[in-house]
Amino acid sequence: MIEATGLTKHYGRTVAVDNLSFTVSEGKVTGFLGPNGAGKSTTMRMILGLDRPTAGDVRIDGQHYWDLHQPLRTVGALLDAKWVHPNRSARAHLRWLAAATKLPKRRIDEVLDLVGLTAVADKNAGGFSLGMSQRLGIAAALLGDPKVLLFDEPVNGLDPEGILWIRKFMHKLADEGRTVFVSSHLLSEMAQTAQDLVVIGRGKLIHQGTVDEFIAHATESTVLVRSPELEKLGEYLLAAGAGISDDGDALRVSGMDSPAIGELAAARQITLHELSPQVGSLEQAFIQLTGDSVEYRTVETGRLAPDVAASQEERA
Ligand SMILES: Nc1ncnc2c1ncn2[C@@H]1O[C@H](COP(=O)(O)OP(=O)(O)OP(=O)(O)O)[C@@H](O)[C@H]1O
Repeated sequence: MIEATGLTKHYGRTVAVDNLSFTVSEGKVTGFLGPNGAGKSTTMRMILGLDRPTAGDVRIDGQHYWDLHQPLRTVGALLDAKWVHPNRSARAHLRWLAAATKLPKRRIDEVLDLVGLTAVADKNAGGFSLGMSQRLGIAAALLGDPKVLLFDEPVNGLDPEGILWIRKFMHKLADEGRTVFVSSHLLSEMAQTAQDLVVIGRGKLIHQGTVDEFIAHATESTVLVRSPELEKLGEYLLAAGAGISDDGDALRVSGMDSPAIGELAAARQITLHELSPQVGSLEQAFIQLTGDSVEYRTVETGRLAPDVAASQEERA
């Protein structure tokens, strides 16, 4: 289990991680989702004791990384797959790592087998494809048979086959009861890989919960409305608490569904020419959610009803 409490990291004036609290449970794949620059790598480095928090705290199974007796037996990480010496074979790399960290040699063949690299174990890692390098990085992370695993953007640049392999492998690790924490900037990828999500934007927590909850939240729909009395209708909608934005000769309405808009128009005897629910793309909605973690809806609607703003702030 990983527990972060009020975790904060400043680099000069840059607030990379801002008062972040979350929990990552064992037996599941938890996605760590946020756009580029959101603070994912910084958070992972703090979990691994590679960066000291400016404030707050993060613990692995109740302990700080630097207090762990044998860290690699507790937590394994894949941060950058390409750091292997290019003239070293996969086996030699793992042998060197095992010796440096006092892990048993017999584990080398086991992890090579686990990640499917046995056949190429004596070839120079410099000639490995990105997918093979990722496998070698995962083998290294597994050397100490740790209960907690961290992967930073493991599928970046991989072909579909490589992505599928990593996804299945993570599920296997989680099924063994391990804590698997994996970062990505792609919601579509995480939606297929993770059961739980920790979503951040600009270093702040936006959401912690199941993938389904987040997707329902992220794809919250708007309704496109056309009417010959658009201005009048807009005023009534705003008064009723909806958010509206101009969309050419139509209005885009948020915070109110089609039946409610139709009934409001009927009650005011306003003619409607169109009333169509719109569901945004998952990635678009995600970028919108994370781009501005508190007032993102004001960007879209221009005006935002106070109760909608309050509920969004609560959720953010
Ligand atoms: N060592 C550093 N010195 C100064 N600023 C840094 C340092 N490391 C990260 N930052 C800044 O902190 C913010 C968060 O960066 P971080 O790399 O943690 O984000 P990320 O979510 O992992 O993004 P990416 O996916 O692009 O790596 C960014 O604004 C980044 O420029």
